[in-house]
Amino acid sequence: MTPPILELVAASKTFRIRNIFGGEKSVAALQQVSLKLDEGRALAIVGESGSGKSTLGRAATGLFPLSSGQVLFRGRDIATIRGRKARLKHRRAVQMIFQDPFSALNPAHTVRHHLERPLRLHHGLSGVALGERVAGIVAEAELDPNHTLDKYPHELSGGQRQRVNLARVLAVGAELVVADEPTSMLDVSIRRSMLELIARLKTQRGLSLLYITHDIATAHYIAEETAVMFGGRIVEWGPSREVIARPAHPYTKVLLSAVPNASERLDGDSAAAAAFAVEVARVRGMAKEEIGQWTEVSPGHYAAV
Ligand SMILES: Nc1ncnc2c1ncn2[C@@H]1O[C@H](COP(=O)(O)OP(=O)(O)OP(=O)(O)O)[C@@H](O)[C@H]1O
Repeated sequence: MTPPILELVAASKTFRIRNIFGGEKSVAALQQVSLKLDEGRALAIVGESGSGKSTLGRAATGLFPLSSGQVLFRGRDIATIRGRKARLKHRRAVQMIFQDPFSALNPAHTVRHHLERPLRLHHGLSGVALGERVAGIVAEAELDPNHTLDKYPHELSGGQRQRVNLARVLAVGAELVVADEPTSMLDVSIRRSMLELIARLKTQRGLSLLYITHDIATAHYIAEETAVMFGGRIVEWGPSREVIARPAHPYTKVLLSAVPNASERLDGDSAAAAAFAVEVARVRGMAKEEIGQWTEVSPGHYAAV
């Protein structure tokens, strides 16, 4: 049987933070998280700010060592990947897209450079073949080559920059993409089209996606399945539409009920954010120290209740 493209086995990460008086505090950002993602599928990781979503995403790419547990890529523990060649191969196969579309682009280089470089280095392309591949990738990312290829990142809109990031990920030859809030810094008017583009690329390219978002209500645009994070743990998991329609964990219910406007961030100053904070505090008060018993509430839909 083919192993999942990504598997986390009881993954935990504790950060130690030093305060200005020299004291130390531990933050358990990820606690015993286990999950599986099959090739060509997408899993949304949803939760409020600070619930551990980004830590999970970064752990999945191997950006830092875990405190305990394992991350397996195609069945292999990524902590055991040795040698420059093997490490580079893994780094190419697993790519991140960040919230800030500027962060992964080099301001000193044009879009053409960003796309040609990986195609030259990793795929050995040059000349006509290189030009054709760049044109193909630009078209896939729905960018107008005449108005983007010779531009620098600062000359593009936020939406165009995020499309360039997507195109770069395609040029590198990613197999698993960890997209960390890829639309939250974009104009509300273009978020939907960006999500649709990611969903389309996933289908056409057979990409596997870990889609990190605070926005539980729109996770189903991209992800067949949704996992809900609360306090560094996964508390509910199932088919995205099922989790939205029949949330079982108290935290998932709060997350859904407190989002009248699905595109709103829950850590802002709005009335919805304030209401959410009150409700979350209530749930947190109810939450037991230890995670509840995992229950299959409907086929394939599990909750720690
Ligand atoms: N490098 C780090 N050093 C210390 N603490 C960290 C680090 N990264 C994350 N944390 C802490 O771990 C917890 C989880 O953070 P994380 O960024 O994973 O949450 P998140 O759900 O992605 O939130 P956001 O949506 O705000 O990014 C937080 O308490 C955060 O302060």
